[in-house]
Amino acid sequence: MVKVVVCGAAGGIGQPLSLLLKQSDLVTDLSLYDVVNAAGVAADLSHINTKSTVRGHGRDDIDAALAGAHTVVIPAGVPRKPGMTRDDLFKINAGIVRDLAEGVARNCPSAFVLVISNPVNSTVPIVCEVLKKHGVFNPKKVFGISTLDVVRSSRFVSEVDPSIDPKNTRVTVIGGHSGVTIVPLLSQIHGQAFTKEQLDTLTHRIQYGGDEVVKAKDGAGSATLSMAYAGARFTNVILEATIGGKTGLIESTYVNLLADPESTSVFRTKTGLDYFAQDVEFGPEGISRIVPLPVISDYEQSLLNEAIPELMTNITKGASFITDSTI
Ligand SMILES: NC(=O)C1=CN([C@@H]2O[C@H](COP(=O)(O)OP(=O)(O)OC[C@H]3O[C@@H](n4cnc5c(N)ncnc54)[C@H](O)[C@@H]3O)[C@@H](O)[C@H]2O)C=CC1
Ligand SMILES: O=C([O-])CC(=O)C(=O)O
Repeated sequence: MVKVVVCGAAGGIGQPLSLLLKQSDLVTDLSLYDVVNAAGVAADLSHINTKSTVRGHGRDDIDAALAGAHTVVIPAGVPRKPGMTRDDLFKINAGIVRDLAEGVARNCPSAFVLVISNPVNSTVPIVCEVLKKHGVFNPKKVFGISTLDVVRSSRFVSEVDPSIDPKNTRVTVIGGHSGVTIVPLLSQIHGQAFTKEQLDTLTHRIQYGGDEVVKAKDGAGSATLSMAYAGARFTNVILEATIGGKTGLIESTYVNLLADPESTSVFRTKTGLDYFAQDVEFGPEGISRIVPLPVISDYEQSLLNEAIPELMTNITKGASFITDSTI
């Protein structure tokens, strides 16, 4: 059995993400959990003629939803409205993510946990601290999905240089998933040299791509369809590496750096950061290694210098939400 759970499955991301995951032949059981309308979404998707069995689980059914899961994807929580930062979502989403992580610890402690709910820079530390509290934390198995930054980067650079094929150009994006913490390494795109003006425009667009969508949706939420695409892409990498037997798969993702203590030790000592988005190589157990940072340009180093203090604040806020809690 390969059971994949989507928590928040009836939402703007949850529905198209579940649709895309229904298309995977690696999934045998698709479990849809939401506090509203999970049964309806499940009934609808269950008619699609692919391998997996689909079940919907409502508010009081979290344990059955998660029991025995291989992978849990979490797009549950509220999205931004114009004028809000991702950090403004912490108040509501921190508690939602904490409760779902408690459910993971109880029902599927060795599952891969893929976090979409914002603010990702803080919600990933929340999940890790909950799993630590229960003695079931494995840093090789918890991920913040920052794939949308990678997807946007490839698309946006192809708009500047039409000779770039966006589908086959993977841009490494390091740091985190909000504003200045998003650091695209455009110098790493093979054979590509952007002018300073192009770099400024591209970097700003990648860092604030989410705001572009929030503004265009004008109060009706944030990116859902592109996020579902990115979320399915990342989930499929996990499935291909852990059960599909594929090797050498690499994606940028926001992780706990202790997943690869050796390759990250210098960076951890230098920055004090425990979490960071970076290229990761996947294997049967999840993270097989964190790819060492390449030599970056001075331009990218100054972006990184700006990202580090903000990341530190976000990480401390998330981790202390659990460690300082008396509940
Ligand atoms: N990591 C990333 O790159 C991105 C993250 N996001 C984040 O994803 C989250 C979801 O966004 P949308 O799908 O647009 O929101 P949405 O409001 O359309 O859907 C959220 C769903 O979560 C459900 N939900 C709320 N509390 C729950 C709980 N305790 N348990 C299970 N389900 C619960 C709601 O009923 C709803 O169906 C937001 O926090 C948003 O900021 C959005 C885009 C990109
Ligand atoms: O901007 C938001 O709030 C949603 C998000 O994370 C993104 O689109 O990158």
